[in-house]
Amino acid sequence: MELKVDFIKRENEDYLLQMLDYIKLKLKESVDDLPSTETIHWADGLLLVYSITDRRSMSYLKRVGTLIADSDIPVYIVGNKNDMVHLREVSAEEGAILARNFECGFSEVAAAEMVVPVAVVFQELCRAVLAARRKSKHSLLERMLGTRTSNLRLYARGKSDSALPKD
Ligand SMILES: Nc1nc2c(ncn2[C@@H]2O[C@H](COP(=O)(O)OP(=O)(O)OP(=O)(O)O)[C@@H](O)[C@H]2O)c(=O)[nH]1
Repeated sequence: MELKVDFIKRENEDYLLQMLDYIKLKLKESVDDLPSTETIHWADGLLLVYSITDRRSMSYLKRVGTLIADSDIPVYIVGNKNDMVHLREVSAEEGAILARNFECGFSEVAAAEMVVPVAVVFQELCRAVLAARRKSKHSLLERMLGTRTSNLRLYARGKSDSALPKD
């Protein structure tokens, strides 16, 4: 009887360990998955965040970079956890070089410590998004409808309108 119980326990243990391996694999997959083209085109701007204590997160960002290299989507790069410099695996210079390649803003922050630098990052990205929109003259509505300004006939008050009766 004791043997049987032991056998069942072991069998369950194996099963649990297999499940754990499977969960780890799935988690790794989802962490390493690159964003879909659909997601990239949906976004108005991209905030690319890596951890200065995790080289893998920087490698991931570089792979994302190849995906968005041809798009003109506004980007901002953030190196997080700069309160943990003793565990640093990515230099600030490497982050800055990546930002230069993207021609975008870059800063290191400690999201867990100070909120203001994080707010500034979002502000900067919003600025870049607005500037890009002004440049391309695509409104958010147009992007949602999948239309372009050139296809829409907007009414603009002309000079001759002032000569017309008010009502
Ligand atoms: N020391 C430090 N820890 C941080 C900082 N930002 C986040 N963390 C910690 O990092 C861990 C992951 O943070 P999350 O908010 O879960 O971030 P996430 O992007 O979902 O991270 P992952 O779960 O690793 O993919 C948590 O334990 C946070 O407390 C930071 O600036 N400094």
